[in-house]
Amino acid sequence: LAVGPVVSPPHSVDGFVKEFLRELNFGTGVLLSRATVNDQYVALARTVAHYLAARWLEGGRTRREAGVKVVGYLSAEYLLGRQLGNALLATGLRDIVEEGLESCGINLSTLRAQEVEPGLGNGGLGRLAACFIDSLATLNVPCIGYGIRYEYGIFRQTFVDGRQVEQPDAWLSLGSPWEFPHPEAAVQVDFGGTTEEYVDEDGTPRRRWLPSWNVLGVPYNYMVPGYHNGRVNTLRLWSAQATKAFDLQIFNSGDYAEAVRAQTFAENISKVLYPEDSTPQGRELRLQQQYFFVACSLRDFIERELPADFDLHDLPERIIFQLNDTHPVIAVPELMRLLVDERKMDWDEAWAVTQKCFAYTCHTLLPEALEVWPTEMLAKLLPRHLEIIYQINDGFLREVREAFPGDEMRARRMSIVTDYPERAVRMAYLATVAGAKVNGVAELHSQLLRDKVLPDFSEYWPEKFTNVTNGVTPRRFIRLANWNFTRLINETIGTGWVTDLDRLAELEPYAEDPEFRARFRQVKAANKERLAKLLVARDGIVLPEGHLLDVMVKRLHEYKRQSMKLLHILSTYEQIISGAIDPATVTPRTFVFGAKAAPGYKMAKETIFAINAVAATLAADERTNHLLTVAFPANYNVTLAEKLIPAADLSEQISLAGKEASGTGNMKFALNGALTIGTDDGANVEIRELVGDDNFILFGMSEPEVADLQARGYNPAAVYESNPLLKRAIDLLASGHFTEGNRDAMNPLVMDLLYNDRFLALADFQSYIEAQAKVDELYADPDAWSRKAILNVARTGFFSSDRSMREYLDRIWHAKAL
Ligand SMILES: CCc1ccc([C@H](C)CC(=O)N[C@@H]2O[C@H](CO)[C@@H](O)[C@H](O)[C@H]2O)cc1
Repeated sequence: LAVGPVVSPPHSVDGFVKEFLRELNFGTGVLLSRATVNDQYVALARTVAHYLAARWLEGGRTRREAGVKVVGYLSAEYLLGRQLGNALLATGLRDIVEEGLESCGINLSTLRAQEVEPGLGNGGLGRLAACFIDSLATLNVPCIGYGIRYEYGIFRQTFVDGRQVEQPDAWLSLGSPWEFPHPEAAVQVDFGGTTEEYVDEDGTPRRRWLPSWNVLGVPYNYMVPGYHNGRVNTLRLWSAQATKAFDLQIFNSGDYAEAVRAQTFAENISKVLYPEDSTPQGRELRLQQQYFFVACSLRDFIERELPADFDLHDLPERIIFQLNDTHPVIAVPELMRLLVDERKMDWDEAWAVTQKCFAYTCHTLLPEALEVWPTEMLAKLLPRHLEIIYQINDGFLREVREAFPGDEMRARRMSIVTDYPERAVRMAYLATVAGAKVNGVAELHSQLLRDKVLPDFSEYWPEKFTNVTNGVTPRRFIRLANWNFTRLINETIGTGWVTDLDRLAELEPYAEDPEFRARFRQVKAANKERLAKLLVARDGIVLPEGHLLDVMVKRLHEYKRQSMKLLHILSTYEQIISGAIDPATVTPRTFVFGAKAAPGYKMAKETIFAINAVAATLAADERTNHLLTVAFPANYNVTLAEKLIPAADLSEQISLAGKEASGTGNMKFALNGALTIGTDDGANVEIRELVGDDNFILFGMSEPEVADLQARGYNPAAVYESNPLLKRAIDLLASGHFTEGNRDAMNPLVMDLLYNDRFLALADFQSYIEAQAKVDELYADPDAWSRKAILNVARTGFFSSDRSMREYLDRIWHAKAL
């Protein structure tokens, strides 16, 4: 039977309706008349997937046949957001589907609201991975994203008495119509055991691993559609299952729990995402997760994407694996094990291949976020990999000693294996030694990587270090999230910007056009109204009209300084209630927070409690609640970001200089016409350089000034004593005013600010509130404000993740579009 190419269903209302009803009846197995909203949503998702599947399958075939170089993106996190809207956008099916559903008496936006977003990430790193794979598909670059199909994603955040309470994220409970499981392609992953020397059939002494237990990795494929280009790449997420799910003998012996113990034990590996986004807990299960998805991915690519007779010496011509931070770095010894132990390749040849197959992106500057794994744990879980890491390190240190004879301190500093505070493997060092390239995610970050985090390595391999400033996908974060603005841009400069964001520059002249500025303000007002409707329905939060929307949304972390934002609010409030300032001179503001704290991060949770306590008090205070409102919708995620960002006037990017690697929220706000108040940190520096000092509200110490102050010694209590405004704000916080008179409730936060303040919030406070006064001044002239906001949009096309991908392709991956 000559089977031709797979064809997608007809792009017509009738064609769609036929496909949808067939899926509803035969796929979901319900009648239209009895279908629940979830039934309708699942059937719709499946139907849209059919339209994509044709290109997906054909794309996979051509990719394999063409033998082109593929980008393998290895990431422990993907913060994808809802899929339906993006799939409708990519396929151009939106209007057909809306009309088709209408004819069935179904409302498309009702079904879109039914989708649970896959929260398979913590924050910046996970969302960046999602933006990157979207851009690679839109740029027609063959890419496979590899990761973990966590059964439970990032926890659902609720507030109880103002305190964060985590709920499990059972995102799969209502079905998962976007995934395609392939149990037949399961991969066995080994763990534990020992290693031994042996002599193989041709008399060569070799080492081998004798693992003691194993699990199965089952791949679930997700489609990653390109925008209007017919390309559909693959995101392959691995789920752990027991090799031997059920032990009947044990069951028959009546020990039912024991009979399924292997199953539960195995499943634990992909059970839940670790909710930390900066301080690794060093749990063995986390290492199991990392090795699990890496081992599945490498074997999957080598055995299923390459011809059976492929010579692995040529592997670098077919794949480049990007290591998304240190989380997948165990892939380096795993590839060496596959090449040397299984494929009997010579060590040096295998090492040469390995060094061409990996590149490493670092996403942090916090020393505590750089993962190190105790050799004791590695010896227990991955004994052969530890041996290989030692051998890699020996070879590397031999080189270093030759290059710097007698400089034993340098060799000790650069060793992948450290003995202090315990014997452990520094994964960032392993990634740097093995990677063809090492990059930071913003100019300042990459410079600090060279100068402060990996100075010995950048001195030894200057050409290995580079920078690729982050970006965001304009499809989701402008075209999809901000339809009101999209329409205005399309009417003004056409639609080309969606895949060529530099074209936003064509908006520059319209910043001088009063009529365009007025329409821009209408767009912002409409987005605020839409947000207000959502927040009252979602959280019972009432957004006052006509307020400056001052938005700070990101993970809760002390270096991001949500506490300093709170001090600004407290200071303004204190001055009003104390009569220090005339309320009539105050710019009415609503401060919107969105932030999850890692469950074990105490000070972050104290800050959330403080923000909610202040919010409640301000809401009840007749003297101020028409002027100052604090809104803290719970469970900040991609879906809420899509509604919040287009409505914002002011974007808070106030981290301590030298701490935020890049930030990507900052880019999304600028591209949606918000002004940024920020420090010279991460990508803020590049945003300010592009939009111009007049259109960016800069404040605070620069990174060198921070380093200088820390070197000189910093005493936050002295700053508190010397700044009356700051003193009154902190005293009010400590007074019990926000906690029914309970003066102890705020102690942890107040004491930390006064006697620790690791991220210098008090030191930057004065500069910050002066900058905020400038914001009030600027906002007093809405037309001037709009002009600056429009210039921000026109000048930030650079921050497209398409541009980031082009840089990776040219300077790191040396791969190209099909
Ligand atoms: C092991 C615990 C852990 C988990 C996640 C991470 C991530 C690297 C943290 C993260 O998301 N970093 C953010 O990455 C973004 C994308 O590059 C940057 O824009 C942010 O500045 C950076 O904080 C570190 C440590």
